[in-house]
Formats: sequence, structure tokens, C-alpha cells
Amino acid sequence: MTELLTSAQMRTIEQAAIASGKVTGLELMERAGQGVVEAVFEEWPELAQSSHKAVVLCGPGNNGGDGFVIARLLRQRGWAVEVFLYGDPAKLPPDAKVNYERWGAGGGHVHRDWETIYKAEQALRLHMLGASITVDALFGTGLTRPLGTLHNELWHAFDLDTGPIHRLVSVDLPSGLCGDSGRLLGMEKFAVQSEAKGVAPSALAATLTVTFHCRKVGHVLAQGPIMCGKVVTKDIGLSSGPKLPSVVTILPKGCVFDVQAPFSGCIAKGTGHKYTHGHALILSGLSGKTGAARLAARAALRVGAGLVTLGTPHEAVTEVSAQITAIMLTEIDAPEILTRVLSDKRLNALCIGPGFGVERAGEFLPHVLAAKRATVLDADALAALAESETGFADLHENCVLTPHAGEFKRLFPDIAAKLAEPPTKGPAYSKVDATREAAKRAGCTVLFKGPDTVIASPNGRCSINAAVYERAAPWLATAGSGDVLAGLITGLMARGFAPHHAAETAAWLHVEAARSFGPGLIAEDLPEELPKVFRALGA
Ligand SMILES: NC(=O)C1=CN([C@@H]2O[C@H](COP(=O)(O)OP(=O)(O)OC[C@H]3O[C@@H](n4cnc5c(N)ncnc54)[C@H](O)[C@@H]3O)[C@@H](O)[C@H]2O)[C@@H](O)CC1
Ligand SMILES: [K+]
Repeated sequence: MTELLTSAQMRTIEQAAIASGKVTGLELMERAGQGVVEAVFEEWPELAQSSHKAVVLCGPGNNGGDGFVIARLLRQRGWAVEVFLYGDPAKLPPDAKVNYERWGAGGGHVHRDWETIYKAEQALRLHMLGASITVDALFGTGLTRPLGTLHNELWHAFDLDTGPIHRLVSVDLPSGLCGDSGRLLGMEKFAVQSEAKGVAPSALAATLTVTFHCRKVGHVLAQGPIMCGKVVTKDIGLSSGPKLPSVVTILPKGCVFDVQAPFSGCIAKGTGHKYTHGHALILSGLSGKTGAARLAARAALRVGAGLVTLGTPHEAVTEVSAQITAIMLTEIDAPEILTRVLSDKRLNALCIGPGFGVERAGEFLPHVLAAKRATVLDADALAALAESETGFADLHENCVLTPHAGEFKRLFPDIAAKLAEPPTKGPAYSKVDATREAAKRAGCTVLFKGPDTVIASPNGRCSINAAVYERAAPWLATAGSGDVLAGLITGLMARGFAPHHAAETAAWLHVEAARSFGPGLIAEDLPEELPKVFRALGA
């Protein structure tokens, strides 16, 4: 599944399935519990060989209901299971209550004196610390507020100063994590301090998270990946749910093939001559600053633009021409010359920003935007845009802005401030919300960089390129890597990819190239790695 759901969207799907009469809430809960148990044995096959001890922490809602199912299924396999309920059994929602009662009817005991868990008898504490797995079924998609004192109690109960909970299995979402934003409600300060100390950002940072139907947006954004450990998605029979508007997608491998480009059906080139594949113009900085534009140009050429030209100021011509071969060069000293160069309509995509200089970018920007080409605004061009008097008025739908967090803050200070506010209630404002709002305001595609890169367009389309979990590529945090990304987007737009799709494809290839190369990567390696990535894709 490439869809990422918010908690509200997941509820809509569940409710529609229940309302259709095809399934009951109780059946869904049973399948959810079974899914978790299955995932546990898939992750740790040795646990399936004999009986073990488990601790199950249940909350006051249906997430807790899943917990009671898990406890029952493990006990049926001969496990010794200790169940703790945070909440009043009389107030459990109906399905959770049924499973609470089933657990009790089978002879299961429920510890309820939650506030004093950490003062619990030594024997019980040792049991908790000695469990083979601990299941976090406290809160899932229904989390609406911070964990408060519960977090401290858990921290002490599990003696977490000495290390994290052993094999903590989270049901749906690690409790405390907002499913829409990947942020820890009321705990961001604690999480940041903990990360600095090299310890878990929360008592409930999981080893394994088992979610249902689809991953939630919060699994991949912000603190989601560090909180979830590993995410496994289990089918609970909701596959033919209703089609929902505004769903966020996570970029799959297939994103580079699913192209509505006029000239090619996929990332591989079809027939045609070099002009069929477009001509990208990358504007270069002054002498001593031309490396960034050369990196972008190389990336544009490698990603398949038919021709790439570096628009170079007179004083940098020697420096640039000494270092290029297939890439062409044209002298562009002043904005008026750019306008003249662009009278050649075959130049169909433009990139301005890498190494360009903020002041120069301010002078060129009106001419760049007036040309109405497919345009990437990166780095210094974004700083110039933030300072420009006309603001976003001249941007058009064929522009792509590629800010990192600092640039985003300069361009959209109020949106960035909203995102920086510590979240106190769920669902919290997310990077998806922020990027969508920014795209709407700018009137063009915005690619907000990070390990959780979010790409949004004014029509509401939104995708995440998550370089996390098995796609983590920490080597991408290297000088010049952003210039390569700008070049990739420009090259793809020269080939006829629509802005949003060019941004998606470029972001995906950028991470794939980094992963293919591995540690030791420098920005120059990224374009050179692309042929290998294309071959692996069968392009
Ligand atoms: N029938 C269904 O709808 C299904 C639900 N499923 C499970 O149910 C979960 C959602 O259940 P719910 O909507 O009941 O939500 P949760 O179980 O996540 O929690 C909701 C309850 O917790 C309370 N609460 C929220 N934040 C709190 C906090 N910080 N401190 C104390 N109390 C807090 C709420 O007032 C509410 O009583 C999913 O994550 C999933 O695990 C699965 O069983 C699949 C089927
Ligand atoms: K949970």
C-alpha cells in the first residue's frame, strides 16, 4: 500500500466496513490482535518455539481492546501474561469490554493499580523487567492529549534509566505518538534532550510497531521512525474500503514509472532525438561558486535531459568550461541576456539558486519567472524570493520550490512557527499540513526537504519520500546533495514530467542513488550512480 492514512481517515474506513455489515468491530479487533501475534513470531521466530512471559499494557479505548486479544492469544499458546489496564473497565468501549471480559473469563487477572505500578512488589517488577515481550496497547489512533504523569510512571516502572524496554511491541502506534504528525504530544522537549543523551525519546519507543490496513502518516514523519523501530502492516480485511480524498502517498518504487510525461512512458527513454528529451538551462554562480550549478547540470543530464546548458557569467567562463564536456555553456552576464537566451523555446526547463548569490538571484528572479518555463527555485533563489517585494505573486504552476527547514522558515515564517509550536493535543499540526499550506500560498509545488521529504502541490496532492527505516540514507547529508536534487528535478521537467511528478521522481532517485552508493558518498557520486539505479529498475 502506498497510501498513508490519518487517524480520521482510518476511522472512516473502519466505520464504513462495519456499517456495510460485512464485518463487525469485534471481528476487526480479533484480526488486529492476531496480526500482532503473527508479526511477533515473524520477527522473533525463536519465541514461537516455546512458552514465554509477556506484559501487556492496555489503555481505555479500542487499542486496549487489541491488547486483551493479544493477551488471550498468547495465553492460549501457554505463555504467562501479566495485563495492566490504564482506565476503568466499566468505561471501556463495547468491543474492548467484550475482550476484557473474555480475558477475565479465561482466568486472566488484570492489574489496575496503575498509579503505583512503579512501587509494585519486587516480584512483579522483576516479572515486568524479565518479560520476553512487552505490548504497548495503551493508545493508538485515538490519542488526543499528552501522556502526562503516565509517562513518568512507566519510566520508573520499567527502570528505563538502565536501558529501553526489551522487545517493546507497539499496537498500531507507539502510545504518545500522534498518528497524523509523528510528533510526541507534550514531550518534544524531553525527546530532544533524550536524543542528545543517546537514550530513547520516550518510555514507549518501540522495537516493533504493528499497524493495520495501511501505515499512518505519523509512522514516517518527524519522530515516527525513531519511535516505531520497525513498522509491519497487517491486513485486517479492509482492502475494499471507500476512496478517500486528500490521501498522502509514500513514494513507492513504481513512482518513477508512473509517468504522464508526453515523451516517455517511464524513466527509460523511448525513441526520439536529443531535443525530444528537452533542454535544461542551469544558471551558474560567479567564479569560485560554480561547483553547485555544475553538480545540478550533471544531474540533469544523467537523469535524461537531452541537452543541458550552464548559463555562466563572463568572469566564470574559464573556470566552468575547464570542467565540463557534454554539458554546454552559454554566457549570461545580466538578466536581459537571460531573457534573450530564452527566446529559444527549446530551452524548456530552468534552474536558479545553487551557488548563485542572493543579490544576483534577486536581480534575475523577475526575468526567470516572466519566462514561464518549468523552473526550479533552490538555495539562494529561495532566499531572494523571501526578500522580494512581490513575494509569491510572480510564481506560476510550473515552478518547484525546494526549501530545507531554514529556507522554509524564511519563506513561510508563520507556517514554520505553527509547525515549531510544541504539540499539546492530537491530531497535531504536521509537516504535511505545513507543506500543503505553503504550496497553496505559493501557487506551485513545494518540496520540503528532510529525511521525511514532503512534496505538495496547490491542488492538494501530497506525497512523502521517506528516507527512513529500510530506506535510510544518512550519507545524503553532504555538501552539494541539494544541488543534485535541484538538477534532477530540472532534468525531469525538461523531459516533460509535470512539476509534482518531477519532484517526486527526483526525490526518490536521489535517495536510491545514495543507498546504491553507500557510505563515503559525496555529492559528485550521486549523478554517476544513476545508471546503476536505472539498470536495477530494469529501465
Ligand atoms: N473497531 C475499530 O475501530 C478498530 C480499532 N482498532 C484499534 O483501536 C484503536 C483506536 O481506538 P480508539 O478510537 O478507541 O482510541 P484509543 O484506544 O487510541 O484511545 C482512545 C481513548 O483514550 C483516551 N485518551 C486519549 N488520549 C489520552 C491520554 N493522553 N491520556 C488518557 N486518555 C487518553 C480517549 O479519551 C479514549 O477514551 C486503533 O489504534 C486500533 O489499535 C483495531 O482493533 C481495529 C478495529
Ligand atoms: K499503542
